[in-house]
Amino acid sequence: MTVPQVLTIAGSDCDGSAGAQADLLTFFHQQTYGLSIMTSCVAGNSVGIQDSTDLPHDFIVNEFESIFSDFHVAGAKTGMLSSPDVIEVTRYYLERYQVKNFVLDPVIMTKHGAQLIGDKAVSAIIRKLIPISLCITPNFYEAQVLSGMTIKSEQDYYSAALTIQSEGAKNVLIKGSHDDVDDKGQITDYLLSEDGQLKQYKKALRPTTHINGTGDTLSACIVAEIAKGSPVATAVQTAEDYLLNAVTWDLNIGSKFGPINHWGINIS
Ligand SMILES: Nc1ncnc2c1ncn2[C@@H]1O[C@H](COP(=O)(O)OP(=O)(O)O)[C@@H](O)[C@H]1O
Ligand SMILES: Cc1ncc(COP(=O)(O)O)c(N)n1
Repeated sequence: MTVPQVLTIAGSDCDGSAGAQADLLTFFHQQTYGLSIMTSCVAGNSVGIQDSTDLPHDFIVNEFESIFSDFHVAGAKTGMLSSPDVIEVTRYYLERYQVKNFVLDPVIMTKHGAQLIGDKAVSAIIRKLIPISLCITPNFYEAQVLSGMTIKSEQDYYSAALTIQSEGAKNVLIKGSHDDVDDKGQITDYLLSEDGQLKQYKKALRPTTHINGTGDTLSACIVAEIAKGSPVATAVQTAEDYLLNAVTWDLNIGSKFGPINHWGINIS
């Protein structure tokens, strides 16, 4: 039996809710085989982050060698890459092994607007990774950083996506602000496709604190679906449905901001 092999290059989150752990759960659920290159390790839980450490550069290079010397990588995504060096080495291997199905989750700002990585890493993401990405998935805050624009209206989402596309990303999915809830209680994600079409994905904003790993999971589901052969817009729709169900059926895990439910879509 052959299944697509999909790679995440990301940080480890020891509570299993986000980072590479969320990606691997998603790859498994979407019936792809998950490979993972760890870049850093976070000691954290549903309450917050207690400690974190970056893995040594030589070790990360060895991880890339181990993966690419043996496996056929049908798609790859990145998560938290905290240094220009790790961004550089990621670019090198994705280019050398011609990984075309590359989904860039630019983990720069938390969903609450706090910056997670330094300015040099941000500029390395723009210079090295955006130009080779098939799809980039910034949240509302990251879209503003990457476009240098303030987003206040639907037209602004479109203009920011166009700017990010001009930096080299083929498809740009901006995850809309959770404050922009429409009169039906829905939030919107905006996809600017390679052909210039703008598509909106709307879903109910669920009143839950179990939201750790939402961004990781969305991008992991997109790359898994693309690796299976879906066009980008279809892969995004599958990921949107996965997410809506993952935040609808809360798991009673963690005392504050808990994990999402990767089986949620099987319940509905
Ligand atoms: N409470 C929620 N209700 C419905 N969808 C949500 C909720 N929280 C996150 N999502 C969805 O999860 C996906 C990830 O978005 P977001 O949480 O904004 O990203 P990030 O984790 O990168 O900040 C988006 O499609 C967003 O709409
Ligand atoms: C190691 C690591 N990488 C990424 C995230 C982002 O999580 P989210 O998907 O909730 O934005 C995280 N919390 N931890």
